[in-house]
Amino acid sequence: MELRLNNLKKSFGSKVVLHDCSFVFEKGKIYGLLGRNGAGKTTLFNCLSDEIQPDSGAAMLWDGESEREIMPDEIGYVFSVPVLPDFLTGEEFVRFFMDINRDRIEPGTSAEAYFDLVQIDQEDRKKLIKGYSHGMKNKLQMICFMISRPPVILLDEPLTSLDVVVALEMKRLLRSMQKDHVIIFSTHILQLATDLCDEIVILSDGRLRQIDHEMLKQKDFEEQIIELLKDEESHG
Ligand SMILES: Nc1ncnc2c1ncn2[C@@H]1O[C@H](COP(=O)(O)OP(=O)(O)OP(=O)(O)O)[C@@H](O)[C@H]1O
Repeated sequence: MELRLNNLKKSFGSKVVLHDCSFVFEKGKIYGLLGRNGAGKTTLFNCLSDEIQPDSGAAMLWDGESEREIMPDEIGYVFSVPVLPDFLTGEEFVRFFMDINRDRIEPGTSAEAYFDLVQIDQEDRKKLIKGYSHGMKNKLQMICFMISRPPVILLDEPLTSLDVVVALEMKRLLRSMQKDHVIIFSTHILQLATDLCDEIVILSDGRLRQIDHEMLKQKDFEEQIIELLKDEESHG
């Protein structure tokens, strides 16, 4: 399976944000999306997840035989600030989410098994989501994707505000899920991208380009990436 972006373009008024984004993301890989403030990372995610309409171009899903436009429910989007129903307990929410996705989950899978996987403890499962920390809300969103299993998972700056332990747990979770999904996450932290991601993709001048693996092996790769990111300023 591949997510194929074909000539995506998006402008706001006279500001061209996505110039001509074409790229192929493969299943089984975690992609780190790097770009400077205002480069258009969130705009790209919003176009993919149907939050906003691109001006032209399309996001397609290739299943190995044919290509078709991706449907909104095939994209899981983890917002930097998670959006969840505050008035339910974690357990109520997960049971509800399992119920509406009952045709997608393996029979016999329990809500407890999901909580165990993401390490939300017994006591917290019974608390209102309103009282959950940011990291716990992120974990709940990950449970949603384990249940609904969208082929593409987008994470907008997911780990930046998590403590070291939760960030490590989330990394472990992403690694355990990666083989069945295309996972793309945006980050400003170069170290995180090189540490967790299989590929690094740069968004600058409204275009996407993949960083060559050879470059990542070079001693001065950080400087090279910074130069590539700076390019936007000199051209844009
Ligand atoms: N709804 C909108 N209306 C007008 N301009 C917008 C809108 N959404 C985004 N923009 C502009 O598009 C550009 C890209 O913004 P976007 O939020 O996608 O960048 P980003 O790479 O996610 O930035 P950051 O890393 O700072 O979060 C910015 O100049 C922003 O002001």
